[in-house]
Amino acid sequence: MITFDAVTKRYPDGTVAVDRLSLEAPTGEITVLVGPSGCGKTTSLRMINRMIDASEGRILLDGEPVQGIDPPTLRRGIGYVIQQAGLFPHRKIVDNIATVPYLLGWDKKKARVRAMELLERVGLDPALAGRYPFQLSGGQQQRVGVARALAADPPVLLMDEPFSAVDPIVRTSLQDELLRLQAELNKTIVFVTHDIDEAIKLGDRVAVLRVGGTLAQVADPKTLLSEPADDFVREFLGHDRGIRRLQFVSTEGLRLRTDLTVEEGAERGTSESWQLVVDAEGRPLGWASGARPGELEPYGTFVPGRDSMRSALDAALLSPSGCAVAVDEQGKVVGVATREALDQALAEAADG
Ligand SMILES: Nc1ncnc2c1ncn2[C@@H]1O[C@H](COP(=O)(O)OP(=O)(O)OP(=O)(O)O)[C@@H](O)[C@H]1O
Repeated sequence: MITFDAVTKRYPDGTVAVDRLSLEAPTGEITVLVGPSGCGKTTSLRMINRMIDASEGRILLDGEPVQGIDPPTLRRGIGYVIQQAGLFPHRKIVDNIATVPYLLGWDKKKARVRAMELLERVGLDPALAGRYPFQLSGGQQQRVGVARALAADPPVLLMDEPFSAVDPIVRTSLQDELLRLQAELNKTIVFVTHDIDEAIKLGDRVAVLRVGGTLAQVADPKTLLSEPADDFVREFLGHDRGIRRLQFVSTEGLRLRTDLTVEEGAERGTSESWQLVVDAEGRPLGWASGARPGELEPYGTFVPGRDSMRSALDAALLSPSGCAVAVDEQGKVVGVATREALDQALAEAADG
């Protein structure tokens, strides 16, 4: 666990970048530092591996003050990933990833085997190993940056806006990849971002900092969205806080109707109400209404229990029927959540 104990950083020109910060980043979890530009996120992160030294207070790594550990020893156990990956331009990808193992004096062959293993682990084609960084896309370079930080299997990973230089689609896939990796690796990760959506998606805990380097609130994402500590946090979370909260509301108990589906080719009747047409395997084909015979209208799906109420609501909004189609992991229909059922679940979520 990483502990900030009343840590202050005052730069030589008098700027107080971090002001009596007390915070814990528990072992095996992702702690996100988020806040507006200049609130001291990077400074806080760099004090952990002593790229910057604290002016006052202590930072403890599993109870031991980092100030007492010499920086090379300290950094051996701490991977560091930065924006735009920061790869060495004249080294091949495989050698970039093996940087730390080489520094640690690993046998060259062993280091390269490890690098190849990591290349695959972060979702990259092993054929990229012999290329140079400029021959990779921004997203690929960022993955290499993550692989490089993981090379010596450090228990701690510091990530400073690692995904902010790539486009939103690549960014989403990098975030998903990080969560997948973390589920396997259980590193202690401190992640800096200015993007609250990224913080909420990735963080087990989210620390919101304000300019002047003080802590506004630290909480799990769900609590942050439902109980912002003050106006600053509320404003920082943005206006669609209510909708985003729904991503933490389960669809487990959502009432589903099974009498609204009809197999393709079966008699549909002329009723004006909506019926969901499914194929012989039970997969959805579209919504049909007696008012528009022969036409199939779009639908949206969610997997009950796995997907959140936000997904269920989104699925309902995608369809003119206003109902969300519940499917299993194989995409077969298990039922339909009507507006009434969704309303009831939303009312319960608002109460709870
Ligand atoms: N070497 C330095 N000397 C003086 N002031 C500095 C120095 N480095 C950073 N600062 C100041 O400290 C404050 C915090 O900077 P820091 O880079 O930690 O913020 P940040 O939250 O990471 O910002 P951003 O999101 O813009 O990267 C800012 O006011 C910055 O101008």
